Amino acid sequence: MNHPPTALSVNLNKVALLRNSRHLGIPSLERAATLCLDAGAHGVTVHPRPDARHIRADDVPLLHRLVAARPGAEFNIEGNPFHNLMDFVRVLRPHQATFVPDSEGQFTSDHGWDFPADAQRLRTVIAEAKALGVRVSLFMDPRPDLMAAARAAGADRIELYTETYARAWGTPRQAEVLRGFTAAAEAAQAAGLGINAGHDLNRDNLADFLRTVPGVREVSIGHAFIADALELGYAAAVRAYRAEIDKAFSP
Ligand SMILES: CC(=O)[C@@H](O)[C@H](O)COP(=O)(O)O
Ligand SMILES: NCC(=O)COP(=O)(O)O
Repeated sequence: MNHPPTALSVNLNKVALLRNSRHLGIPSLERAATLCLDAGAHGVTVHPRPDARHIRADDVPLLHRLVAARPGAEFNIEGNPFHNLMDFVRVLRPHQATFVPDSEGQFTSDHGWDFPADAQRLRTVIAEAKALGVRVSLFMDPRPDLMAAARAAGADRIELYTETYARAWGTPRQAEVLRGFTAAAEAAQAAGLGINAGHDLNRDNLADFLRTVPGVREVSIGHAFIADALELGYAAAVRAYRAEIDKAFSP
């Protein structure tokens, strides 16, 4: 699979949220993953929260098996390594684990890791995941001053938490906020970290982010993507988001 400069990983949390509202098993997570990958998504992301509000424990191995059967496609599992995430990492050895410092009942992810406070305990679980052959990404606020510490803890990549960008997009603060993300990305690159990005990215704001912030290897997009897929269908939504990625890298 020839990845573009930035891979699209579709987060299926919200398909699971709708599925859980009845005992009928629809909409199917497997169908969603299959249709998105068939249409050109480069991977699938899930965030099995401890309260199982959307992705449930038995969804994870099913989706992992489906994605692992696709040459070049990646399975990214997100969560707090000090809650339930490491059990999945140990058993499944996903392509990537994204460590997110969420509390158990948190409404949604809304902050990154704190350094130096989290460094020692993160170092241990990062080392365990990497020893299993799993790439580790740390969910981070766009703080240039924290990137060296994230690398020193052993992370392979960071995921820039992009909600502040999404809120600023289309306002007079957009350029200023993008400068902050660019500084954070440059600091991450200087530290030897790969760069992912996610949270509240959408079809409108994606291209501006990718054409400005350097080196983004993967975007994981769920809430807005699934909202678009309800209107367009999964395949057309994948094509629309890939078109936005391509637009960002077109002269
Ligand atoms: C870490 C992050 O920003 C998202 O990937 C997260 O998975 C969103 O979780 P919800 O879908 O539960 O809001
Ligand atoms: N890591 C971000 C993600 O997987 C999806 O976040 P969102 O697009 O649902 O906000």
